[in-house]
Amino acid sequence: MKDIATPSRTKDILFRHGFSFKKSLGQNFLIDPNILHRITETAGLTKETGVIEIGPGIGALTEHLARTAGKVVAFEIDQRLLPILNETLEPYENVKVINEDVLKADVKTVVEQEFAGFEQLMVVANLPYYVTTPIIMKLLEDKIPVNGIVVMLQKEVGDRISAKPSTKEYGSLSIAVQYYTEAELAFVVPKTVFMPPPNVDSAIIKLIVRDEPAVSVKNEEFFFTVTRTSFAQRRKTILNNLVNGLPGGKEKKENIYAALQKAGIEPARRGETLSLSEFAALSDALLNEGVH
Ligand SMILES: C[S@@+](CC[C@H](N)C(=O)[O-])C[C@H]1O[C@@H](n2cnc3c(N)ncnc32)[C@H](O)[C@@H]1O
Repeated sequence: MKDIATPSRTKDILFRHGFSFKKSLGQNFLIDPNILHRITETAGLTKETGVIEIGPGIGALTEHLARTAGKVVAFEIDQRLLPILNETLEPYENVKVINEDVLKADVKTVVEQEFAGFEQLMVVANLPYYVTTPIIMKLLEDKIPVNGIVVMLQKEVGDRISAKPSTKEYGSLSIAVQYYTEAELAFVVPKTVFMPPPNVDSAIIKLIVRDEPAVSVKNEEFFFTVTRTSFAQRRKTILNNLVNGLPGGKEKKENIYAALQKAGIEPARRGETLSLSEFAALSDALLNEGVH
């Protein structure tokens, strides 16, 4: 079967439907079957896998997903793409398109209704870059029961998500995502595989969702408050960031100092040097010292 994702076929489809790209919706469509093949391979799909796609566009990735997975449910915000998707995905009976903003959609209920009985559930997508982080955090924080997430995103965001401590990319996003998943930057993608080409470099990231979070903490919300606060000013010490950033921090400077000591963390260190387990020990120690 002829692929949608060739430059000439994509141009023809867009021209026939009088479609013009909306930059504000992050519309950069894939026009290289080779990359699509590598994405589905990275996701390790089988006919027992259910797939949630976010932003099918004209269906370039969707058809590769439909060929390799058991069922695909795709959320597309742009109503103008529906007649195109009707045409391009016509040969595939295992695809359902939902015309909704994925950030507003009740994804959990959709999963319950559409994927009962599937052994594995994956999110696979070429994400709209203006909402990359909110989409990934919604999937993780809402605890959508997926086994993994394989998505195209800005390389710079992929580097931050997969960063290790003591690197300039490591920050609260690395911690938030690595708390829930094992993150790996799978491969970098050239701008030439998109129509139109995006302004930034792209990459595919693979997130394997953990059965249990990477570390156990007494209070998840406070753990994330502590990590965000610790990176508020990267040049400052962890002690200064916590004193200036935590609610009531200035009055509780001594308790913060004691918590750092109890967690075995030198107060003069910078947030970017702390591992996930050190942040977990620190947030629990702060709670024990009455800082929260
Ligand atoms: C980067 S394009 C990917 C298109 C297609 N999957 C491909 O690879 O060629 C992103 C797609 O996400 C859609 N989109 C943008 N914001 C969205 C949102 N909040 N919810 C669902 N879809 C969205 C856009 O309309 C566009 O079709």
